Amino acid sequence: MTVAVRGLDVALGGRPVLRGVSLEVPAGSWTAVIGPNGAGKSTLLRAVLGLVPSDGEVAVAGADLSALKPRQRARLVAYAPQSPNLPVDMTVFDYTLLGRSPYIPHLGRESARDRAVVAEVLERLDLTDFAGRPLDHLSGGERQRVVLARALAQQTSVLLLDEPTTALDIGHQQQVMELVDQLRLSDELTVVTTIHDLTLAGQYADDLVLLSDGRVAAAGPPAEVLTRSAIEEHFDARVNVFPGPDGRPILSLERP
Ligand SMILES: Nc1ncnc2c1ncn2[C@@H]1O[C@H](COP(=O)(O)OP(=O)(O)OP(=O)(O)O)[C@@H](O)[C@H]1O
Repeated sequence: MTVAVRGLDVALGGRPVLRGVSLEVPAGSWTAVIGPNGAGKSTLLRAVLGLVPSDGEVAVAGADLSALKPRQRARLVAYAPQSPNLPVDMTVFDYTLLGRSPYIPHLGRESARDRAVVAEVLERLDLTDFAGRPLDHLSGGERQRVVLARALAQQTSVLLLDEPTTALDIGHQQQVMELVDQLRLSDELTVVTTIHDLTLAGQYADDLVLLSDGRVAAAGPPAEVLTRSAIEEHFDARVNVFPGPDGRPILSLERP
């Protein structure tokens, strides 16, 4: 399913946060939204979901998400927020099972299939051993994987991930990114993720969108967006950019 945003404006607290943002994410592709702190990346994901008021057009597979009922929307798009409010007493299994809510009838119970989907997602994210544990008995990285597990359990065609790897060690970063990539390829998932690790963004995404001060400053394949001059201009950072073995850019900080 294609995600299309055209001329999106968002104001929060009376201040413009997104200004004329447009992007198009073709079905089955992965776009990473990058940019400095406060650029508007999380707001963009929230606006796509219709969680913040906006002007402009947002369409997922041609549909306006804000016009859909939450249950219908949750069958189309899954969202893993950066810092969700977690019900601390809930177990990992039950929290992940919330991802199946759009498929469970009102006043009904989850089916054996719902439980099987949850068990499979937990297995793929290395969380099976934690299934019975309450959420406040987890480390930050374990909790982040559980938030992703809930989103994957929704089995939607579009996945919006807000900084899914910030708390993860390098092994779990690779595991999460590879898993999302596999799902993208096998199930034609459309993925939009915000991410601060620019090398990681460039390794996995088809396209990058660089947001700066609420506007799209650059967009396109990683090698076109991740240039030394763009990083200096928008992040105020001095970096060296090398082509990796597959031609995708690798960034390292330059010491003065
Ligand atoms: N409810 C709000 N009211 C007013 N301003 C807000 C509100 N929420 C966010 N902002 C502001 O909007 C801007 C964009 O915030 P957003 O969280 O989208 O940035 P971001 O690019 O995701 O940043 P980060 O990399 O730090 O996570 C920031 O300047 C932030 O202070």
